[in-house]
Amino acid sequence: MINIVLFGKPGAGKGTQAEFLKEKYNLTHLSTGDIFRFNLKNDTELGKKARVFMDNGELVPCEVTTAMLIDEVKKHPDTAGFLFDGYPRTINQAEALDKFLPTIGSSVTATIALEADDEILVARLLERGKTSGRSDDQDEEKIRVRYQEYNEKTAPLIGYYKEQGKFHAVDGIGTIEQITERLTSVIDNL
Ligand SMILES: Nc1ncnc2c1ncn2[C@@H]1O[C@H](COP(=O)(O)OP(=O)(O)O)[C@@H](O)[C@H]1O
Repeated sequence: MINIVLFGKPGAGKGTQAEFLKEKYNLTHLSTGDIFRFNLKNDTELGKKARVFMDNGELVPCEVTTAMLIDEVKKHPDTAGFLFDGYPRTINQAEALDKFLPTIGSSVTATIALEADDEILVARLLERGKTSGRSDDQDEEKIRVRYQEYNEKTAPLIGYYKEQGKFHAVDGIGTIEQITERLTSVIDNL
């Protein structure tokens, strides 16, 4: 089983690249953002728990997110592997994943970060907000909160995975195809 964690700031292109990678490597794509948005739209119990945090650009509490993620993983017992997109986003979540995966005989294979400058990313998000209908992409204030959340809570994961020798970074600026190429060359060399 191969488990890839796609890592990057909001707007870095994780979702776009995940679409290509899941096909190429036959992986199950789990985007916590997409799962939350689905639950919000359908006004489920989970959606109700997540809404205020998401609306403010804050992270949803770890216990809620981790329980959801584990449920999703368990729905795919026969998969060739997972492409985690948007999870883990905190050290607590990374530890939870490192505890859970061995219970299904697996582990994180590698973490790959898509890197880009904040200025470019904020511009991308605002552009996406015009068409995606995502309210968290339309408001510069909310975007700023998401970056603050990233810097405080998610950035420490870089050190966490480096210590495990599992951290890889690719330049996230270029055409979609160029970036896919960079990611596949990392994965093919794992
Ligand atoms: N692993 C997570 N832990 C906590 N909250 C999460 C997680 N993944 C997604 N969320 C919530 O969903 C929102 C949107 O997620 P996502 O689409 O991945 O955002 P972005 O485009 O900002 O990377 C986040 O701002 C956060 O509120």
